[in-house]
Amino acid sequence: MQSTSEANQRIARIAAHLHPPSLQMEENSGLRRSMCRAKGAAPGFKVAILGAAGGIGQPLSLLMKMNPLVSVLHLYDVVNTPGVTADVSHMDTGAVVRGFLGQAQLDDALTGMDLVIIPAGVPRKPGMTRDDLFNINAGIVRTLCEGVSRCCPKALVNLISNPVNSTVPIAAEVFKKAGTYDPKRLLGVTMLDVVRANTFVAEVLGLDPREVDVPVVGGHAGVTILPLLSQVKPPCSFSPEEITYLTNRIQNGGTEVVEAKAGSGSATLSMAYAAVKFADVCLRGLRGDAGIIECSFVASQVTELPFFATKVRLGRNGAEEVLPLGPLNEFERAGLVKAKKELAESIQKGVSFIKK
Ligand SMILES: NC(=O)c1ccc[n+]([C@@H]2O[C@H](COP(=O)([O-])OP(=O)(O)OC[C@H]3O[C@@H](n4cnc5c(N)ncnc54)[C@H](O)[C@@H]3O)[C@@H](O)[C@H]2O)c1
Ligand SMILES: O=C(O)C[C@H](O)C(=O)O
Repeated sequence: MQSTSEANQRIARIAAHLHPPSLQMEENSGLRRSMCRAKGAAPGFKVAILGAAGGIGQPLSLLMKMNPLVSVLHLYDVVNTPGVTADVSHMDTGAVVRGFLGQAQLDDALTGMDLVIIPAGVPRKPGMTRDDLFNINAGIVRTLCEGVSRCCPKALVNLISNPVNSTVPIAAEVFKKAGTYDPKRLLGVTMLDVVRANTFVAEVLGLDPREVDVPVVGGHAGVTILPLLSQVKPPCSFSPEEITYLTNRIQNGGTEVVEAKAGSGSATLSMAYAAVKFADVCLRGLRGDAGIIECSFVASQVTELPFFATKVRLGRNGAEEVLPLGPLNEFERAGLVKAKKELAESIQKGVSFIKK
């Protein structure tokens, strides 16, 4: 008769054969996952988070595990994914969670994904601009996007890593080089600017922020963040002082958090909230829901620049329509000129990083 330890060894050998190495970290001692009666993931979307162990990545993983549209959640990072995966996987929500650690497991993390969310990379410290992150984050984004091209070229990509104004053009060039570029599927995440704008405008107007909708266009850094206060819903008017206050506060919201965190990083919790809000509209678009509109930094013909953030209509293929700016007042037209000047340089810097 077979001893218990022989039987366990046999089960372990079978499990190792059935699962690629990246999945073995979900196998604990005792009753193995492969022996459980679960039939696999329920219908839904497969989502990967790259940079899942970071300040944004951890709460983002938690919130995506709660999203009923997600059936499979892959958590990838170069450190600490076993712990984050074990922790998040105990939540009694539908998504099946799998962890992947280090570059050798990047391809397993990405294969078959419908949506890839990328918050990997270093954050700012006080005194830094987002562009100061370029030297480190550009290479990280390139490597991860090469993985997307290899393993899930049809996936939507939500790019969070800063400087977004340059990392989105970097991703586009990587995809072009690999022959997999679909401009509709690459979306720079500027949702936090909208979330902040809704909050600050609601404070000024004495409204519930959930009732407020502020379009924020341009890009995601300083003067490139251009709130269109003339297009706020519900329709309202502001004094010149309110316009100056709100525009400055929205443009400097990131710096406000960086300074308050005093060296320990930048926005993580509000960013995870914003990232999930944006991922959710992308998934609802993929599902075929109609009339889904959000702001995002995408390939665009709205201005002469190749990338620009405006409202986009999300559908089964990603950003299916890039909506026009709408009527701007004089203050916003002046802001647009400044935004475009800085954006043009940041975009070019990203493109040259891959083309050089
Ligand atoms: N778009 C936005 O609105 C917005 C808002 C906030 C922060 N950010 C940016 O998001 C990025 C992450 O911020 P954070 O606070 O989570 O930083 P963090 O340092 O806490 O986490 C980053 C994570 O990325 C991981 N990482 C590093 N290199 C990697 C690689 N090659 N592959 C996979 N993972 C890798 C790290 O191990 C870490 O876990 C920063 O660039 C930050 O500026 C953007
Ligand atoms: O400000 C930062 O560096 C992080 C992020 O871009 C933000 O807007 O909070």
